[in-house]
Amino acid sequence: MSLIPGSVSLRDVLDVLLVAFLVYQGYLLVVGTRAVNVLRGIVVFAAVWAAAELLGLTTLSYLLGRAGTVGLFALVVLFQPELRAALERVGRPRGRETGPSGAALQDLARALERLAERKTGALIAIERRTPLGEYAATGVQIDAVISVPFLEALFARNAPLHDGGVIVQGSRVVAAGCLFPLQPGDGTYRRYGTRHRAAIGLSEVTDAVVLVASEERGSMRVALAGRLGPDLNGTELREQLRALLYDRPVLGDLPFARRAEAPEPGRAPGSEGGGSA
Ligand SMILES: Nc1ncnc2c1ncn2[C@@H]1O[C@H](COP(=O)(O)OP(=O)(O)OP(=O)(O)O)[C@@H](O)[C@H]1O
Repeated sequence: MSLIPGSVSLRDVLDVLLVAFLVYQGYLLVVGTRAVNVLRGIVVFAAVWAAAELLGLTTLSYLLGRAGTVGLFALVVLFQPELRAALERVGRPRGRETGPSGAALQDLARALERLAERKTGALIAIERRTPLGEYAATGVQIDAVISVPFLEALFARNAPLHDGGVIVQGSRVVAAGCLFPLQPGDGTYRRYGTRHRAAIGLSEVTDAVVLVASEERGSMRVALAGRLGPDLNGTELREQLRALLYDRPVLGDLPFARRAEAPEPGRAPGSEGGGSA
């Protein structure tokens, strides 16, 4: 059906709206990831290519055309983790997840607080909609109610499962000693050690809320959607967990998303890279 006979049809409008929607969703998927810089590079590359075409610079335009084809394949290889995360986000079920109960959440926060106070490193992933089974499989399966003493015992320095991350499903601890995917340590996060980068890495490829207690600094932080928040005190941690697990904010609403990019207090760049376990 034409709106103006012979010109724009309703189908055309729908077509343009759908393309705009897809472009916007694509932008949301890459914003905040290292792919943004590459995207800028691609835009510059395309602009130079278009200019070469317009000006009739045949050799340059031929070379850029060839490089573009090869570059497309290189991008798929280079950004395999980001592509995987993006597809996972697209296919993520929209229903409600069963998060930890109020009491379990209090215990999680209290345990992290106590571990941080004693400078015991800890890494805890709270499952939301994305199943964390494949990461749980890298560790030791357990099935225990969340409690402060249990979590403290798990991360105690000489405990057999203190290395790696713990996974929480609902109000239960389901695995410990798990290996999470490491954020590559580029860009904003190059100065962070592996515990923090494992938290960021897992939060990048899943929708898990990941808690970190730092052994070196005795600080507590939350990673979500590939970003690491700032140091939190106990009250802030509880508030943030409640907001993330019960109020369901979207990424743009995260209070810590931007503050996190500031350098860590009292830390020279590069000083966190090789901490101990
Ligand atoms: N891929 C991973 N998945 C889960 N845990 C990991 C992973 N890589 C490292 N860890 C944990 O992080 C510990 C090393 O932390 P490291 O000191 O390098 O990091 P950090 O971010 O500086 O943390 P901290 O501030 O606690 O020292 C390891 O002993 C292990 O427990």
